[in-house]
Amino acid sequence: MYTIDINCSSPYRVHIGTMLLEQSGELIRDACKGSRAAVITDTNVGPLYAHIVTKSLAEAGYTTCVHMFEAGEEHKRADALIEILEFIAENELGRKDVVVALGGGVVGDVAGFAAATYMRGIRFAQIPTSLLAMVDSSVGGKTAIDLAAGKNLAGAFWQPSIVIADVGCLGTLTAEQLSDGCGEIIKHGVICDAALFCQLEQTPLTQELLTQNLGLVAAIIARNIEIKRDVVVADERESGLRKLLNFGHSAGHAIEALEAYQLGHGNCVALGMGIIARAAAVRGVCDETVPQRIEDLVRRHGLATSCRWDAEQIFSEALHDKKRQGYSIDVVLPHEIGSCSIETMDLQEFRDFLYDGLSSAANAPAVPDEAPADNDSIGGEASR
Ligand SMILES: NC(=O)c1ccc[n+]([C@@H]2O[C@H](COP(=O)([O-])OP(=O)(O)OC[C@H]3O[C@@H](n4cnc5c(N)ncnc54)[C@H](O)[C@@H]3O)[C@@H](O)[C@H]2O)c1
Ligand SMILES: O=C(O)C(=O)C[C@@H](O)[C@H](O)[C@H](O)COP(=O)(O)O
Ligand SMILES: [Zn+2]
Repeated sequence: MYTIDINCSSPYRVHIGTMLLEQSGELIRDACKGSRAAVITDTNVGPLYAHIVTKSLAEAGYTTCVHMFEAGEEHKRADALIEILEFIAENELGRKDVVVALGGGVVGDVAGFAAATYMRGIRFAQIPTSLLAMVDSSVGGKTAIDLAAGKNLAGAFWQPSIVIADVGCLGTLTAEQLSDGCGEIIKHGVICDAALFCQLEQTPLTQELLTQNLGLVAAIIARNIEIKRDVVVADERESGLRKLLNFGHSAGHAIEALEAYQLGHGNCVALGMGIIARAAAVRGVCDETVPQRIEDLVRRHGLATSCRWDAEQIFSEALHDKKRQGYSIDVVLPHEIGSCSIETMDLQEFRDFLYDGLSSAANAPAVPDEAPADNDSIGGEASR
């Protein structure tokens, strides 16, 4: 069991361990108070875990209600947000009550945005159930929905009051969903933790590791949350340092939109990191081994390393990026594994950069060399 305190403007604690869903009511009561709890989840996670969380909340004295929306990034939209807000209002949550986001990053982002706007902001608890949500999206307070123009274009900074990461939930992820979370873990390694990156090179985070050594997986999750904590506490509103967490995202978000949100966020970020690292090597910012090691590690985690979109298409989509300011854009460049910088480029330079990154990646294999053993979930059902 790990606890990590996030001492930002509105401090909270992250709990990482097993059998935490069963204790979630008590933990939420201590952190959030209130008397009503609205559990927001999706159609994959709700049937597996909502009953455990509502039972625990009821035992802790909460009146509960559950709202489930259709799973998938294509539902991280204004419709889902409004439905959640109407649901919370119908169930008469007041200013002291709590929204509980139970699911992956999509649920966390939309339910968090609903909590940020309902009655101008009420408390919310994050119960991340995907690897990606445990290592990244549940911590740091970015909430959002996608607009037609692009990813995460409407949202708010709104910190949760508690994060409860029950690693037992990872057992019902498919191999593909688990791999997707590894994209963000590899990102954390590249931006600031060479030791984490080397550890993954030696022992990839796969479904096999999950069944053989859940303790090691929990330790990796805790390390990732520490990395995110250090960045977020130093720069909560992304005026500088926090942009590092966006390594690979300008191209990644563009690819995600081009793929009509049918390719996972973590895989799109991995593709974005590969493109930027290749361009950085062409320009002499880093040596050739940096993109090679990133793409090898990405491939070993079952993620694709080449995309079907060209530089012009990615550039056009990336113009909606939040790090763009008029004719320039901030881009995170790797110098070596564990060290990156934030550079401001004019748009023409960024476009050339994408051309360099994609042309030097032209020979990369289209599919992972070592695909995960299968795409089924380990247990099929929650192992409780
Ligand atoms: N706010 C942030 O700081 C931040 C950071 C990173 C990513 N994100 C956002 O997070 C989203 C990606 O997160 P994600 O990969 O978790 O996506 P997701 O929420 O769509 O989850 C992926 C899939 O896994 C399913 N799932 C989740 N947990 C499960 C479990 N335990 N068992 C079975 N199925 C489960 C979901 O239903 C979904 O089908 C993107 O929208 C991305 O923009 C936000
Ligand atoms: O927490 C952050 O800051 C991040 O950038 C983490 C990213 O992994 C995440 O995908 C985030 O949602 C992207 O932020 P955005 O501001 O580019 O939408
Ligand atoms: Zn991300």
